[in-house]
Amino acid sequence: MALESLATPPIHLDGTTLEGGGQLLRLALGLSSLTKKSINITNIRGRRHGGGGLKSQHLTCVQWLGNACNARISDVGLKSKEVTFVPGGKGASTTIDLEVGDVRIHQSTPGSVNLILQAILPFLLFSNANEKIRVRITGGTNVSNSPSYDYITQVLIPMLHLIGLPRIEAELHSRGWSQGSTRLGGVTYTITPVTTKLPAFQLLDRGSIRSVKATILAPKNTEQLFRDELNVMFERRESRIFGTTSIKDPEIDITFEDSHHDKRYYLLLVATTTTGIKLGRDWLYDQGVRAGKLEKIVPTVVKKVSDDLLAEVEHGGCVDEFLRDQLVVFQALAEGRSQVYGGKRKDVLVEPSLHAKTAQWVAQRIVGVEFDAEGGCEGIAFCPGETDEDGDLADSMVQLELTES
Ligand SMILES: Nc1ncnc2c1ncn2[C@@H]1O[C@H](COP(=O)(O)OP(=O)(O)OP(=O)(O)O)[C@@H](O)[C@H]1O
Repeated sequence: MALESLATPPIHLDGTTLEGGGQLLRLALGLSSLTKKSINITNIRGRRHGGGGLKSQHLTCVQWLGNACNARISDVGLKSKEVTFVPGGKGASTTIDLEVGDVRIHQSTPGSVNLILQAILPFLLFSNANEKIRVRITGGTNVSNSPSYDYITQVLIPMLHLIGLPRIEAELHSRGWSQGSTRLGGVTYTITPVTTKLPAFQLLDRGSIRSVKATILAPKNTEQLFRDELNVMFERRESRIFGTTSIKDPEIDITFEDSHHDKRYYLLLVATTTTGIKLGRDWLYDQGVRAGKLEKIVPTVVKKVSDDLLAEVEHGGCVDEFLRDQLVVFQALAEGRSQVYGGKRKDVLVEPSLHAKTAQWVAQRIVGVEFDAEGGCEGIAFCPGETDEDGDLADSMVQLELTES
């Protein structure tokens, strides 16, 4: 697509900025689809090894959101390093109405289901559809460096509900893995779109940790070892996790599911506080699994994940590192000043991660919001279905089904 043919030049985003990965692209597409501001992203995933460009998961997001908002999209394919995305204008032709309610997004590789959800969720929540939307996504449910299905259901979904969004329902059809032999899985998320602006939210009061849930997915013959290691860890670290005075008899819950593969080890620890906050840390083990080293894997996984959770607990903030970047888009869209306290280490505020800084930068570039050092931001009071300054949002919220073969 020739850029010269556009009446207003698109907002340019350099894909090497800050984290320079796929999240920059997903968030930019989501905000562009909602606000109908055209964007042009160059050097896509410019900070990633292997030359960057679109991988299958990212291309699926471009295509699906493009269809959903009737965007004109420059020629893109796998490995493309540039995209221009021009959301549809008033009267753009549409095929399937959002109210149909069923969306299927198929990937033929175990690209993360939940990174696709990350890209399309703001659009679906603020779509102005008046019925629930069921989104069935095929791909990986447990993929390294992305939110797992377990993190989404135990941390993201309850936290989105806590900030005032309708509860999302999740149904796991089967697990899809990036470890062991790669395997496709599937999840259906049922999303209830909001009907009004999202009021500003305050996540400032962490409260005390009242329970911790451990979710283990691993080969069946490691169950007892995992349970023993976790029990020892909880005993040793009880006072650091739960504090010494506040909570009597803290709850600890351990669940185990067979991962059906001797190379699939996953552990998620989620701490729940007295104010309903969820802090999660996990690891899908991604090191070598060799005979003679097997007995080291379980203690290594338990140590790493519990160290990471302790670090989240001890900063006293209301979000873990990952949730912080995933809430940025909702702060940007909310009405009024939303604050998210990220905690302190040695009396100094915990800096947002590079992913969180990237999300803040994208939101600033596309919708003009500014984040302060305390994690506060005055949102744009986005109203579902409301027209933007060009006057034509609602007309484009209709094309929904894209099934990649
Ligand atoms: N263990 C985890 N738990 C929860 N969320 C996670 C976890 N690891 C990564 N994430 C989230 O997944 C997203 C990853 O973004 P990133 O840009 O790295 O994505 P990507 O599409 O895999 O890109 P790339 O292949 O370019 O790295 C971020 O929003 C980050 O918070």
